[in-house]
Amino acid sequence: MTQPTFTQPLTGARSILAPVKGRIGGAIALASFSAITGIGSLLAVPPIAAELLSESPEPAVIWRWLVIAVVMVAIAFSTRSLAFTVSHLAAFKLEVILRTALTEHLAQVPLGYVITTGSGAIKKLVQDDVKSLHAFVADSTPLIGQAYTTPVLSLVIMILADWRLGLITLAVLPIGMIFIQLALRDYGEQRKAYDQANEQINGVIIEFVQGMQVVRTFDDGSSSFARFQRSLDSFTQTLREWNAKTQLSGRLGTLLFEPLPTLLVVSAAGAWLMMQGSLSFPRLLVFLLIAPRLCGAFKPIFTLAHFINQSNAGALRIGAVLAEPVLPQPQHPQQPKTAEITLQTVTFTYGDGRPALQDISLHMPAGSVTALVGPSGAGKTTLARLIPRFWDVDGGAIEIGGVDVRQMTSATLMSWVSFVFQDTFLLYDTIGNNIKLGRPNATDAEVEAAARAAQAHDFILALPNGYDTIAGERGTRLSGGQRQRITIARAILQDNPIVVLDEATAFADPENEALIQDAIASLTQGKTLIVVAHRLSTIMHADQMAVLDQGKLVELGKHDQLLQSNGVYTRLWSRHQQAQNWELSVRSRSVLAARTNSI
Ligand SMILES: Nc1ncnc2c1ncn2[C@@H]1O[C@H](COP(=O)(O)OP(=O)(O)OP(=O)(O)O)[C@@H](O)[C@H]1O
Repeated sequence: MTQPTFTQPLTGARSILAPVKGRIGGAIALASFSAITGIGSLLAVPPIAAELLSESPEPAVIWRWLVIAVVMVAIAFSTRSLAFTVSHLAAFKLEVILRTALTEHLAQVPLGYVITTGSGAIKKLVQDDVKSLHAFVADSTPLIGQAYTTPVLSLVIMILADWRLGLITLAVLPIGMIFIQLALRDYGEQRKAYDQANEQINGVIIEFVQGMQVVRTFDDGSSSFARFQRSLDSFTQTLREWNAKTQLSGRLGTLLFEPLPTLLVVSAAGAWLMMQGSLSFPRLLVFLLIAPRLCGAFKPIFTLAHFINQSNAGALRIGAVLAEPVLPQPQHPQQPKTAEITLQTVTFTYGDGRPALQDISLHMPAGSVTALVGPSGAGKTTLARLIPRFWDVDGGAIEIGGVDVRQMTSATLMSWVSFVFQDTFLLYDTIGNNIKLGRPNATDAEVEAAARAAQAHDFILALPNGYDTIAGERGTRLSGGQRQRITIARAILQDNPIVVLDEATAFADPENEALIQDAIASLTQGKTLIVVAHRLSTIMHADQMAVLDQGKLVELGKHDQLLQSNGVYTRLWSRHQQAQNWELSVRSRSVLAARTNSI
């Protein structure tokens, strides 16, 4: 596979395009050559006119110029199409290089970075930003060659043909430029306002669609629709203001870059000079043929500026991801001997500078169950994610079997720690292969045994193609609880000595919950288990509860001991019990209501 060759820090389109700069240069050179020969072919016309206007036209001379014109046109066309072939090849090569570099890099950065960035943003980067750079290289780079060569060459030719008429022709352009500049004044601010309004409207649309289920429960959608309407109004207002400011000058500017105004000026001034006897018709013909080219050549420059800005923004985003430091790998990797976990004065801070965990010291013996409990935002998930090295600690150390997790290769760590988180992920592949992800060389019998232990075998068999059913395909909608049991089966098959479990709360209908609890019991038997507990009743029998509050370990002990200490855990427990009572009373009320209705 092609290796990315970025030799400089990636600070924009120029550095991102560096690996294909040779091909881009080739495409630009070919397109410039095509522009030169295209203009050259036009220059064969005035000598033909001169010959035709002479007293005794020589057919041989006319034919010779005609042949030259045809050959030049043929060269112009073929080099132009060659330029596009080269630019498309460069674009494909760049796409492969960028996608490879991004996926290889994303596989090495801390998993936490990937989670925090979000799959939507990563998809946008790997798909859309790369695609927009592809489109820029493929379609715009030859135009750059053309857009700059044509005006320069046209100018030189016109000045050489007749400097007076050349200057008169040129006079139209600065006037057009002034109008364009007027239209573009405050472009940055206007663009920002437009982007903000656009972003707001996008957000509201997403909220409107995603939250429809919730919104409709509370109103008929009219209040969220009103929010959408307000954003739409503000968006149209921004557009209207922008348009009003730039409409006249923009139109006049672009009009002056149309061939017609220049042709009119050239014709009038040229006719006057001819009447003065200081300009020949063939020379005027040079202007009539070249001037429209000169004007037409400026237009793509304005469009190109927009493309360059857009691809530069995408390139900056790609560069920022590629500059993200990778998870350091040890020079002398070590293997842990036991599955005990020790946290030594662990401190960790997310990017915002506020410590999420402070000075946490905790020992989890091999084969024990430790429940991480605490109020929302206390740091439970963060702590659980530091064990499989989603991020590296900022202070202190996390050790498995006496070895700092930073001294293990990622492969070693992953062979010691399994994690089952709430946001389950299934590949677009068969259910069997999704389970096998835990151990790719497992036999079908082992996969089935894992699925049985995870309470997943029965519902898998009921699917249209059993274990060969593609997860996520139309018609195979798996419930959250079923998806979670598949990921538990995956972890059972992996059979790692340590399991980190973010207890599910989302799919807690009684039947699913009981099945998930059974599945978890099979997964965690004889393992060192760290469980992020949201429902205290499920982890009452844990060997130890580590109670976190505002990033600190405030209590440690068994359920009964902690209840006696009358601290944070006691408060959490009484709140949990209140919630359970409330849940019970709601359930019994709905059962009662159902019974009453059926009578
Ligand atoms: N990716 C992130 N970037 C920045 N801050 C984060 C990130 N994830 C969590 N935090 C912050 O770190 C703190 C601890 O969060 P964490 O999710 O670990 O708490 P928790 O105890 O698991 O909460 P919950 O029970 O609500 O899931 C919170 O203040 C949270 O806002």
